[in-house]
Amino acid sequence: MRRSSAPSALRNKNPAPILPSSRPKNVPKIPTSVDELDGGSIGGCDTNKRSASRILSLLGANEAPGNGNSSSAKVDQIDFKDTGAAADEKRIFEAVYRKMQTKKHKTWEGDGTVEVSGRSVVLKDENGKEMGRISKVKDDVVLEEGTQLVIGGKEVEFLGLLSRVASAVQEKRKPDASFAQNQPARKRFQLNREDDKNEEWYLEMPKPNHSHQSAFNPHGLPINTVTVDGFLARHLRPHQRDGVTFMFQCLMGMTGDEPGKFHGLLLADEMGLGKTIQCIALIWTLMKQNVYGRDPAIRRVLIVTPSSLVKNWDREIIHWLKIHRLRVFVVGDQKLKDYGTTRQDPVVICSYEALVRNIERVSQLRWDLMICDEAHKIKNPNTKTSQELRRVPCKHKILLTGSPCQNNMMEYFELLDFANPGVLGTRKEFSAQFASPIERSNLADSSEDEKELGKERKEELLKLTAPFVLGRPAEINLKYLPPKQDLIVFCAPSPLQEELYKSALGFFWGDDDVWREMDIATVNRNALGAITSLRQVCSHPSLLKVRPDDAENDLGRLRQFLQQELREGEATCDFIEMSGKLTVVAGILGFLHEANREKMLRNQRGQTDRVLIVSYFVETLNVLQKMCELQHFSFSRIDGQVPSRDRMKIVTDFNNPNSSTFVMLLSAKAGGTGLNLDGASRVILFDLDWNPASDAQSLARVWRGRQKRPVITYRLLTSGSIEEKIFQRQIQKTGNDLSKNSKSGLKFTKQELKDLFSYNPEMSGTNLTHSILNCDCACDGKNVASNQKNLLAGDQEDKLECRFPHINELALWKHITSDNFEQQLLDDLNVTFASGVISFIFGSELLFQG
Ligand SMILES: Nc1ncnc2c1ncn2[C@@H]1O[C@H](COP(=O)(O)OP(=O)(O)OP(=O)(O)O)[C@@H](O)[C@H]1O
Ligand SMILES: [Mg+2]
Repeated sequence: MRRSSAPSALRNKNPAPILPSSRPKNVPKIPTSVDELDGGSIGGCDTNKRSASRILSLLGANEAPGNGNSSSAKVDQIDFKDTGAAADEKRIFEAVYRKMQTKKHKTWEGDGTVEVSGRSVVLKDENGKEMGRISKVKDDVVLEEGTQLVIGGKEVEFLGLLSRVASAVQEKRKPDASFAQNQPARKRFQLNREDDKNEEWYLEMPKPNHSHQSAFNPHGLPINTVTVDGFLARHLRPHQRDGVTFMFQCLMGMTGDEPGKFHGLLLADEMGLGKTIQCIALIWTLMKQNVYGRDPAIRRVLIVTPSSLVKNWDREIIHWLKIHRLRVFVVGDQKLKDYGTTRQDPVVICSYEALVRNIERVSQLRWDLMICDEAHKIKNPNTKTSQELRRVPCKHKILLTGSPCQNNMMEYFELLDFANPGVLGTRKEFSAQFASPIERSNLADSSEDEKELGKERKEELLKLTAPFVLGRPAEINLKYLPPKQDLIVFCAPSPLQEELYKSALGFFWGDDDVWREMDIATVNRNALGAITSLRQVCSHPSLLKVRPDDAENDLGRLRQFLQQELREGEATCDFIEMSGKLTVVAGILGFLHEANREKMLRNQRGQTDRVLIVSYFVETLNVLQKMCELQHFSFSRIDGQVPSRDRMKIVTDFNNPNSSTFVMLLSAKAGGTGLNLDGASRVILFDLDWNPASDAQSLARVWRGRQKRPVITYRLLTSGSIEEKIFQRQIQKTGNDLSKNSKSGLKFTKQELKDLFSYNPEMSGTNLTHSILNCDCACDGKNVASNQKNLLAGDQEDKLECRFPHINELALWKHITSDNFEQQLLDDLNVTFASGVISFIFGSELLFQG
C-alpha cells in the first residue's frame, strides 16, 4: 500500500484540478448524501476528457501520444473512450482510493482494483478483499479509465484497464476462494491477461528457466506471467519491444551463463531510437509485477540525466504513462534534500550536478534501479560525478548512451564496469586483453596479424558483453520517419578570411627553419591557442579578440597582429560576407524563409521548414544571432546561460507546429545531447569538434520523434583550412588518436602540427578531402560505384565504434563540385553554389531519392 499526495495535484504547479476543492463550475461535485453516493459520479466522462486534454496541453501539443501519425492517434482515442462493454463482459481496472477528504492537497491511501460488470462495480484492495460495491451505477456515468466514483465510502479513481473477459469465461476460470485470498492480485489478473494474447501489441516477458528458479525461488512462490501493459505495449515499435524484453531479462538475472550474474546493462541504441520510452515501459512493468510472488520487482527508481534533460524525462513519463499513473519527484521543482522527508515518490529525476551536490542524502536511501542517461558523461573514472555515482546504493543499473565509445575503448570499459563491477576484470587486464589489440588493429598502419588479432578480440568482447549490452543503429528509424539527407558542405573562405588565415600561418608557423628550431613542448604550448585563432578566422573574423596580456607572448602577438589586419579589412566588408560559412547559412535561410512565406500564402503551414543551427562556441552563436537580426529572421537560443528550468519551455515552444520561430540557435555543449528538436527539419552544424561522436550527437536532434518533414543536415567546413583537416582526422579515425586532442590533453607531433597548420586553397575542380579518397568520379553527383573496389576492409556496423561517415562510407556518397551544381536539386544551396561560395559537397545516398 502506498501513501502519497494526489498525483495529479503534485505533478504541476498549476494543474487543472480534477479533485473537488477547486473543481471548475461545470463539473459535478463530490456526492455527500447516501443517495448520491451510490452510482454518483465525481467526474466521469467529462473529467476524464478534461484530464486527457490537460495532459495533452501539458505536453504542448494537441496530439495524442504516439508518433503523431493518424493510426497512433486513433489508438489513443480508444484508450480514452473505450467504454463500450458487452453486457456479459467483466472489465477490471487498476485503481487508487482514499478516504473522502476536504484537504487541499489530497493523498491517496492505497492501490486496488475495480471490477465492472454491466452497471455494477466492485472495489477491491490489493489483496483482492472487497472494500465496497455499487450494484447499479447511474446510466449517465461512463465507466472507464479516469472515472472517479465514491465506492464504499472511498473516493476511487479508475486507472488503466487491466483485463476484459466475458463473464462466462471468467466463471469457468474462477479460482477457488483460498487461491483468491492467498495469491497476489497480479496473479489473479494473469488469468484474464491471457485474453490479451490475441492482441497484436501483446508483450509477454520471458519466463525464468529451472536454474533461475532454483537460485531465486527456493520457497516455490508462484511464477507470474509478466506482461507490458497494453496502454504502453501498443505504442512500442518492434526494436523497442525487443529492448524492453532484453532489459527485463538482464535485470531479472536471466541472461548470461549463470542466473543473476548481471545486474546492470548498457542500452547503446543510437540517437533517437527511443531509449526513454523503453526505460519507462520497463520501470512501469517492474514496479507493478515480478517474476515470482506478489511484491513488485522494484519500488524506487533514480533517473540521473544531464540537467537539460530533467524536464524532458518528466514530460516523456507524463506522455507515455499519463499523469496519474506514476508519481515523480522532479529535482529542480523540488529539492533533493527534501526527498524522503515530506515525499517518497517512487521515481526521482535529477541532474548529475544535483546528485553530486546531494550525494550524502542519496546514498542514505536504498534504490532498486538507477538509470544514467547520456552515460558517456561518466566515461572518465576520475571525475567527481563518476566517483559519487558509484556511492549510490543500488543493485540494478541501466546506462543509456548513443555513443558508448567516444574516444577510446577504456571509456567503454568504464561504462561496462560501472554497470557490472568486475565482470571485465581490472582496467589493466581489459587494456591488455581487449583495448590495446583492438585499437592497434584499427590503425591504418597495422599489420595483417594485428588486424586478425584485433578482429578475434573484438568478437570475443562482443560475445562476453552480449548478455548486458544492446545497441541498434539509427537506420531503424527510416521505417518511422521521413527520409534524411546528410550533406558535408565545403565553403570557400572570403577574401578577408583567406588573407587573415595566411597571415596567421605566416606569423607563427610559416618559416620552416623556425618550425624545426622550436622544441616540441613550446610547439604544443602554443598550439591550442593558435588552433583556436585559426578556427575563429574560419567561422567569422570578428571572433578574433585581443586579450589584455597579449603583448607578452607569441600567441598574444599573433592575436594583436590579426586584429590589426582585421580592422583594416573589415571596414570594406559586409558582416555576412566576411565569412564563407556565414554566407552559406544566410543563403540557406534566405531561401527557406522565402519558400515558407509562399507556403503560408498557399495555406501550407505544415510544410514549412525551420532550422536548427548548432555551434560549439557561444561567441559564434552571437555571430549567428547577429546574422538573424540583420536578416530579420525570428530565432530562439539555448546556451549555457539559459537556466535549465527555462530550456524545456524554449524547446516546447519551438517544437510547436504553430510556432513562428524560424531558427533555433543551440550551443552543442548545452543542448547537443538528448534534446528533441523535431520542430526543425534542417540542421546546420556550423563548426566541428575533434570528436566525431559529439558532432553526430548534435546532428541527431532533429531526425527523431514526431518529425514529419524530410530532414537535411548540413555540416559546414571552410575548404582547405584547419576545419577540413580536423574533419579528415574524424573520417580516417585512426584508432585512439583523436582522444589525445581534448582540451586537457592536447599533444601533437611536429609532423601532425605541420599538417594541421598547412593551408591548401582550393584545387581547381576538386577538393582536398575528395583527393584522399582515390576516387576517379567526375564530381557530378553520379557514378561513385567504382569506389566499391577501393574500400578498405572495415565493419561499419560495428557497435564498438562511433558510427560516423567513415572514409569508406564517404567514398560512396555523391561528390559534387561547383562546376556541376546545376545538375542537383538542392534549391536552398543553389544561390551560394552558383556564386562560388560553396566549392564542394558530399551528399549521402538518400539525397537523390526524393
Ligand atoms: N514508439 C514511439 N512512438 C512515437 N514516438 C516515439 C516512440 N519512441 C520514441 N518516440 C519519440 O522519439 C523521440 C526520441 O526518443 P528518445 O528521446 O527516447 O531518443 P533517445 O534514444 O533517448 O535518443 P538520444 O540518444 O538522442 O537521447 C521522443 O520524442 C520520443 O517521444
Ligand atoms: Mg535520450
